[in-house]
Amino acid sequence: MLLFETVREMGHEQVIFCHGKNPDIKAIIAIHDRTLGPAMGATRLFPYVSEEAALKDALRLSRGMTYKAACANIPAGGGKAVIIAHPEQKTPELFRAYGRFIEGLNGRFITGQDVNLTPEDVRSIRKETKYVVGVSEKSGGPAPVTALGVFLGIKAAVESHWESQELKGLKVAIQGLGNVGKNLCHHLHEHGMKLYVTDVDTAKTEEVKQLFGATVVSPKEIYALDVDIFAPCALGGMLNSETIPLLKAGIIAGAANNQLGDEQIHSQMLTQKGITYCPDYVINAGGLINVYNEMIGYNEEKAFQQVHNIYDTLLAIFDIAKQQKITTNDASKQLAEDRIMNAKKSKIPELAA
Ligand SMILES: NC(=O)c1ccc[n+]([C@@H]2O[C@H](COP(=O)([O-])OP(=O)(O)OC[C@H]3O[C@@H](n4cnc5c(N)ncnc54)[C@H](O)[C@@H]3O)[C@@H](O)[C@H]2O)c1
Ligand SMILES: N[C@@H](Cc1c[nH]c2ccccc12)C(=O)O
Repeated sequence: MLLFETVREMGHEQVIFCHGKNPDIKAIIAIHDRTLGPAMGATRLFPYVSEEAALKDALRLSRGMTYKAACANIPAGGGKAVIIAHPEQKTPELFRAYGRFIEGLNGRFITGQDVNLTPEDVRSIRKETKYVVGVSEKSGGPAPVTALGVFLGIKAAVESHWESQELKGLKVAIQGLGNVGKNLCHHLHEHGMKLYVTDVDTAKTEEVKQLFGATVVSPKEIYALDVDIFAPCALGGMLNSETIPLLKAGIIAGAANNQLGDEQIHSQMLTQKGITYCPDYVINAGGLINVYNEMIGYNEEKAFQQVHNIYDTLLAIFDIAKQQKITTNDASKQLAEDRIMNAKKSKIPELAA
């Protein structure tokens, strides 16, 4: 990998490699862009197959956070951190050592809980640094708010795709019934939608079947179901050259980050199939909105309004895509980059020239 070339092309400001011998720690913190505010991004722990895979994940996820904040109109920049480890290697000392790296960045990067971290792990990080958000119980945690944002995104997509406001009776396939997926099922069920669900954890599928009368299918079957909406709420990269040809849904609207295997190739494939794709970092911004508001002093009304804006932002993105005949992925990128450029111009007037 041509390191500096990749980082320059993706627009990153700084990439930090953290290591230590005792405790043994390998972590990468990627700070993408701080034009709109401090870089925010949760920390993920994962047994990556290679250091290159870890770096790629950090780079792509951090850029996604910049776009997420910009599209949600949150004065924050984008960052992300990955710790290269197996969940079995987790110790409080590991997280405390990691916390000291975060503290050393003096607030340029603000983090919290992501894949394979528990609230307990985040509390260990917090012993060493104040730059941690999203662990307070006050606001109910980010996942329910993310799920609400995804539900509002589904409403916007239905309105744009079928010119209809009727949700009742629509069939939705939900992939992944974790913190967000399960909460999303609740909203969909409440609005009379029919649920088809999968998870690698059968206890979760059984629970959702009991709670909402969902039909359970295997992880392989979920793509080809004859449904109206496909909601990826598990891991990234699920929309790729193998899975897209199987899809029958008219809309893709889910919480997972980095849903597209390759942003350009696979967003084009979806457009060619006539599928309305809700860009992941636009529809899943509820969690960021929630932790940001918690950080500045939680105001329920303000946070609620910002989450509801996801609906209008998506309608605007669908319009831009239709008018300019571009993918929704490119339309959302354009919206985010315009907002960042405008902020840069107001800080450095020469840029406006
Ligand atoms: N939690 C948030 O507020 C938030 C915000 C924005 C984005 N996201 C993203 O949304 C996704 C879900 O987040 P979460 O907090 O619910 O995570 P989670 O870990 O609670 O849930 C993920 C679920 O997916 C399941 N899963 C994993 N691989 C699968 C597969 N191949 N097929 C089916 N199920 C599979 C897991 O068993 C788990 O139940 C993640 O990609 C996350 O990065 C979450
Ligand atoms: N992980 C969430 C947002 C989030 C949760 N906790 C955080 C702590 C800090 C920064 C962001 C977060 C996302 O991908 O959008």
